[in-house]
Amino acid sequence: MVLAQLGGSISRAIQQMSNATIIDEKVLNECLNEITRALLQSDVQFKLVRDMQTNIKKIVNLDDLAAGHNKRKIIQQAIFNELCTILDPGKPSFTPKKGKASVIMFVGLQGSGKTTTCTKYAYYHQKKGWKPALVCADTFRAGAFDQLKQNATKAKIPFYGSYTESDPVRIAIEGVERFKQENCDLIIVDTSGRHKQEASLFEEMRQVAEATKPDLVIFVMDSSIGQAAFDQSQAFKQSVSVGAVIITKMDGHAKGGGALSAVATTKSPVIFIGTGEHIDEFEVFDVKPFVSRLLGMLLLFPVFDIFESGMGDWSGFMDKIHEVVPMDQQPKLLQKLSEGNFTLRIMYELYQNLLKMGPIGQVFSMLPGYSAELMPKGHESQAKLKRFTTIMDSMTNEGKQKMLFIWFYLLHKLDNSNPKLMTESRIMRIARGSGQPPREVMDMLYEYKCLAKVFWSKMKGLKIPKKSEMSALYRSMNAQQMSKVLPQQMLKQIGGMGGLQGLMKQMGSIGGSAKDMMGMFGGADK
Ligand SMILES: Nc1nc2c(ncn2[C@@H]2O[C@H](COP(=O)(O)OP(=O)(O)OP(=O)(O)O)[C@@H](O)[C@H]2O)c(=O)[nH]1
Repeated sequence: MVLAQLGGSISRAIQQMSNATIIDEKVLNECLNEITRALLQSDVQFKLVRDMQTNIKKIVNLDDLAAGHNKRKIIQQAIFNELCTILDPGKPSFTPKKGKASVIMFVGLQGSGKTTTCTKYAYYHQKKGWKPALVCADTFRAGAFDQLKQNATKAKIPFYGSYTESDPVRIAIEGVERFKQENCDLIIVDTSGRHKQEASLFEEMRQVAEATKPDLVIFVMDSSIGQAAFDQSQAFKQSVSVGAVIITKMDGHAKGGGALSAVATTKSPVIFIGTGEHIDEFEVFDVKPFVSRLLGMLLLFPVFDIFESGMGDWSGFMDKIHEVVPMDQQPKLLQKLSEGNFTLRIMYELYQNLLKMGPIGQVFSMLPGYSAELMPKGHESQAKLKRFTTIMDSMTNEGKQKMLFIWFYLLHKLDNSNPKLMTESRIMRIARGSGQPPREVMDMLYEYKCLAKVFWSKMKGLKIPKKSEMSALYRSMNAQQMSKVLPQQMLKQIGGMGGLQGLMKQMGSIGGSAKDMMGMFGGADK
């Protein structure tokens, strides 16, 4: 996975720093130098790396941090924030509205994956009920129109192009006009790939933009772009008003740092990433979960991701719930969350579900876009999860509620600046009860705090899906998803994946659904 090596090097540097008995200026500098080296080796632009180092040093002023502050966490958080800042310019991109015609123009270097990505983008929206259409304004590359036509036909997306017309501006205007008349709400214009030196092609791109007045220009960038990233992306930015970035080929093994530099140059948010050649190997990009995964920081990524994907994308959220939480527990969990009850107990139950699903590495690998390389310390994560649940086991219900109160208090009133409130005796008691060192208890609470914070900002007031929506969810399950929620014993009984697929086919032909099947086995929510 792209950037995996960088993520690994940074997490190792943080880990080494954490192992030091005292965190002083020397230890911090060593850690930052290590991170700098890793970023430069991954092709991140020098200026960006230098700025990042300066910013972290500004934020983490060791002299000003009173004893009792968790310096390790503060440094880790500063590094995390800086990486997020590189990837997130802080302004959202234009968001098209369903039912209202928007023109989206794709630009990028030759071979960056524009044509493939145009179709992926159209297909992604089509699945969500949009009416997309594709216009091939690439008259430069022989075969470009054929490629787009082939992709579009496969995905049943209307397209427009010409074998004879050589003027891309004319094709773009005609295509956009036609699809506006046909009430398409997402008109995607694919353009020729170009290189910084090709002035005439840049002029042509500018003219296409001028003629079609796109609502959004998406810069498509290959993640293996390397050191050339800065100059190339700047050339595009200067010619057209780039509003968003899609990074392709994230499934490869490129160093990927160039992509970070290019994002910083265009000052536009990354909205999707391409994770393979296939039409559905395409993911919405969220900065925080991505950087968390990169650094292996939140070992509870799936849980965190549930909350991160929260309000904005209901279907994404449901998918995640679906993957992590057993089917019969889903309605109860959603009910609790919608009431604003993100308790330690809920966190506990989520952890237990994760543990039941097998080795953490495998659980993670089920998640879209996740690469096992990102979790080199899978066993450690598993062990940590177990320790956390043991700690929570040693709390009484009352204790869990009290803990909850204290943490919300800290979160909202004091912003975690008064460690005295989190009484030492309470932590010591829990540590003794669970047989874990007090630091482990603090870590667990920190994890909880992160989740609760995201929860409060995103999940409160969540609309619970109606029964009919839940049924639709069950119906939409495929055999692979179903195999994850069925008990292993049962899966064996029906002949493994092959048997399950056959059974689901049969159920489908008689109008049955995954929900009916769960009902048949006595496991579904009815
Ligand atoms: N592995 C992988 N391959 C990809 C991805 N996106 C695109 N590709 C491949 O990259 C190659 C180039 O993709 P195209 O879509 O033709 O690129 P383009 O930017 O339209 O090319 P030009 O029109 O010449 O500029 C093709 O072989 C694609 O299958 C991705 O996310 N992962």
